[in-house]
Amino acid sequence: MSNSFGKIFKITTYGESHGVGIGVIIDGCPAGVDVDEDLIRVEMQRRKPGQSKITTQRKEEDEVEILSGVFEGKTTGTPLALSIRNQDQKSKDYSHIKDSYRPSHADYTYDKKYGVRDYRGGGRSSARETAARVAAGAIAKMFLAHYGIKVQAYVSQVGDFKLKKHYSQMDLSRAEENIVRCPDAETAEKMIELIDETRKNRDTIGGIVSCLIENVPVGLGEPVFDKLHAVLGQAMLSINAVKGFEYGSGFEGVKMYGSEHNDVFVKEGDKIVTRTNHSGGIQGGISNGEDIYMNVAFKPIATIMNDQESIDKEGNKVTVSGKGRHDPCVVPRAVPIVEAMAALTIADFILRAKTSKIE
Ligand SMILES: Cc1cc2nc3c(=O)[nH]c(=O)nc-3n(C[C@H](O)[C@H](O)[C@H](O)COP(=O)(O)O)c2cc1C
Ligand SMILES: C=C(O[C@@H]1CC(C(=O)O)=C[C@@H](OP(=O)(O)O)[C@H]1O)C(=O)O
Repeated sequence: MSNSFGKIFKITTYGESHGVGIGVIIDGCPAGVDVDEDLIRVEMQRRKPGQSKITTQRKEEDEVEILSGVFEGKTTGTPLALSIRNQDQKSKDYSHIKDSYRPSHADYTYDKKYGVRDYRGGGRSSARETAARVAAGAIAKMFLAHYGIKVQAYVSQVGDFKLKKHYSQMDLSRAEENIVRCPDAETAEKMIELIDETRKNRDTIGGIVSCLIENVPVGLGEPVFDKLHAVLGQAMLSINAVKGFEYGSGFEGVKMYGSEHNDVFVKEGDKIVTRTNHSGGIQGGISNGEDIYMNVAFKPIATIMNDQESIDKEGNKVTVSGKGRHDPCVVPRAVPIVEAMAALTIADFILRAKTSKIE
């Protein structure tokens, strides 16, 4: 039963959306990482439900309690346990779908796989679980800070509204200045309007979160199987509601000729760099020192407030409609989740790289 991620810097999450709480065990984090609890709080606030009019209205403070693995502000090299209490479950919103299946949520597959289904709030399949990933991601970011590595995600598309600028033409930190987390204020406004309109129509809409990882050393990733982009892809595709992943030139690259697409090597001081970066910072599964960038596509989420046709456990036709609090569009809250999964992946590969050759 796989509830874990990572090989050396490893996380295991636990908990259900309407249970007592959720949390994460981090195993393999080296001793001596400076832990800033305020930074954990900032990350949790960026993901928490109820943060604006364009997210689910469930109210969770998502305070993280560190139960182990940190002493006097530093990791001890032993497992960290981070715990988050659930506070605002409204399980009766799910009573009507106890025995029926929401189209495109995980109700049917969980029921068939386990035969036991915690239908309250989606149970383990709820994106509530991602709060634990963000808490662990905050620790991974603090580990990466010791290496000067920075991870920054932002919303680049909602429905048809798409950022037209390249990441290097924008100040990505400005994404945190608006509730949709898009670094371009004008595009952000259009995105917010579209999400709000969609919510009023009792529907949902999808979008794209883009992510940039800077200052990655050369040499992270394995030449076969655990290629860096393959594991990043797994990390991103393991997030609820993700339907697509691309890095570097991605799907657009197929339109180019090799002569345009190849990243020519040049010497800059005593460093070897590339003139362009269609490779997205990874060649042959191994980081080449350039920026790693990727796009993660999120579907319009399953629970819509309008009536939908479905079936119950016995196969009878039923009508289901969402009740309670749901996200009309997940991308504003998915930004810190994408960052967390990217940070966890890179942290793991930094540790793995230490075993690749004699220094
Ligand atoms: C940040 C975030 C918030 C989400 N909020 C909701 C929600 O309010 N309602 C819902 O039906 N699905 C929501 N989802 C998506 C479901 O968790 C997801 O669709 C479900 O687990 C089925 O998995 P799949 O879509 O990956 O197949 C959310 C996903 C993310 C990443
Ligand atoms: C609770 C969170 O988001 C939830 C994700 C979610 C889903 O189906 O994924 C469904 C909703 O659950 P509930 O009906 O229990 O409020 C969201 O609010 C969270 O992100 O912390």
